[in-house]
Amino acid sequence: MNPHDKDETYIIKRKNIKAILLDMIAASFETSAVAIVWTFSEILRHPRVMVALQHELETVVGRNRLVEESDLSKLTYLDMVVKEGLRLHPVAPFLVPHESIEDIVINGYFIRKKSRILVNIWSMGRDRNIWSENAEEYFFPERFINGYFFRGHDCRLIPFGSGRRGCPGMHLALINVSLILAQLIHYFWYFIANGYSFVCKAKLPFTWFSNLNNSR
Ligand code: HEM
Repeated sequence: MNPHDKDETYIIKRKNIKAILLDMIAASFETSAVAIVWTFSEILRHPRVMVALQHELETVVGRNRLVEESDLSKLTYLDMVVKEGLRLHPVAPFLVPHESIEDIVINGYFIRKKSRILVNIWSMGRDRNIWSENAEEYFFPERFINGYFFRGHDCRLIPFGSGRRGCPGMHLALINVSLILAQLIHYFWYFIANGYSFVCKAKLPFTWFSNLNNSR
């Protein structure tokens, strides 16, 4: 598009590009970081899950190299852990506000055209009728053992929204979140000592860790 062409109705100017870039930065950094922090803290609180993850990583990746993006498709337990993290701790608990484009009745509820719609996915993720009695507060990745994908017509778990305005960064986000968690768990041992202090020890004897302080 030519910004000097008066006949062009829609032109992308410098300020539009800046806005798009800001949108991308705001929508990507904090969201992925929050997902990693919540999931990681659940792994810490559940040593059983940490051991299972470490076992998977050592079986699939081994101890002689770093985890790579190409390993992710084989790390099925990690995939379940990420889903369980997003189920209990969705980064956008009400998604982003939407607006209804026409009058509609859903489950007997009348929703007027141009209403502001907030979808409470925090509550959906803890619904006992969907996720069983242990839905609330219980971190149990195995509930996803039969596979589940975030998109499609199954809307039980929609941490990235759904439909046309769903998150366009979903695939990048899943790669980043999974890879960072995998690397953290693969390289280090973590545990809570004395009920409150966080201990982290290097697990793999890689030379590139020699300049790291082993425990904190
Ligand atoms: C774990 C990480 C992430 C989560 C949980 C997440 C979640 C979401 C959610 C819930 C929405 C609103 C969808 C809706 O209301 O239907 C959204 C929108 C959006 N996300 Fe993400 N997101 C993540 C990472 C990213 C990344 C990495 C990018 C870009 C690189 C990104 C870019 C965007 C953009 C541009 C929108 C607005 C889309 C629109 O309005 O049409 N997100 N995201």
